[in-house]
Amino acid sequence: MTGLITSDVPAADKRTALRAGLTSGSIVRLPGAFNPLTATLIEEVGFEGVYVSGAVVSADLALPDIGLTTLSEVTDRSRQIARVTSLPTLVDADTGFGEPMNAARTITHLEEAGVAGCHLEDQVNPKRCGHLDGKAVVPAADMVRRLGAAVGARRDENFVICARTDARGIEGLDAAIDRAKAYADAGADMIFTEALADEAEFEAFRKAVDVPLLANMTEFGKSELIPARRLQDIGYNAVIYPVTTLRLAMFAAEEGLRELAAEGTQAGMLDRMQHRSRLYELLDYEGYNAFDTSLFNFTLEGGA
Ligand SMILES: C[C@](O)(C(=O)O)[C@H](CC(=O)O)C(=O)O
Ligand SMILES: [Mg+2]
Repeated sequence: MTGLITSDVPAADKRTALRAGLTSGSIVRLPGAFNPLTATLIEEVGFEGVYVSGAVVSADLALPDIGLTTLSEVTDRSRQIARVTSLPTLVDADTGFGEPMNAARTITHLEEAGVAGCHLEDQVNPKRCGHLDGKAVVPAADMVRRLGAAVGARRDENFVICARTDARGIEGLDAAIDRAKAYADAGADMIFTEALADEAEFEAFRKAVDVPLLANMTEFGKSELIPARRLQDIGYNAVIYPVTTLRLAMFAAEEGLRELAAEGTQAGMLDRMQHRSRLYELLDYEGYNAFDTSLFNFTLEGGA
């Protein structure tokens, strides 16, 4: 039953693939998956990785991104997403959910969940969305301890630990670069340069820091939206589009619901919907049918 129910690519191979991507010279693009089905779509369209966004896990629960979600909630969602895709999954682990010991536990749980890597940020608890004002960072030495605990807890050396610095919006670009260097020295495999303003700042980071760099191309935030090709030319190694699929889906859902309420029928919006046959194709109904026709005895006929 190759590829049914779960991906048949082992977690270890996904981690190796992510590491290889980060040193390939070609940028690793990771759109956020707001559910496992979206992860299958991300893979089919041809991206190199899947991202699990803290903002999206929160929004999915109708909560703001202010540190309310728990390690268990994030781990469960990450496991559900990672298991259905052959792509590496990178997870937003916020601050590591507490003190350094909690950050260590976070790594062990995410490793067990089959994800390829995660990022930990240097904000104080409770954290804020990185594109909001009023966030605060811990002293660099505290973040170095947080990272040290995380790196020490890793059992698969290929599990990618990315350090995010939120310092740009608080202490300025130079301080953010100094922090990034300290975090790389503490064992971070990659640096997430949060909320930089423009291309010049991405270039400055690239010049100053030796380890792989991750860009956050989130919409309606503090950063200019720079195309993947341009980020690659600057020398960035990975880019996330954390909330893009959720924003697209929610926009469409709101429009459709308003039309349904006003018109009393969906008849005028069928061409803006994923067709039943396309959903079945994504879910691989045919594959399940072939696997066990005696157990799965439904047919694909009868749809509109
Ligand atoms: C990347 C991020 O941490 C996330 O949770 O997806 C958010 C994204 C966003 O709120 O747009 C962040 O940048 O803080
Ligand atoms: Mg986040």
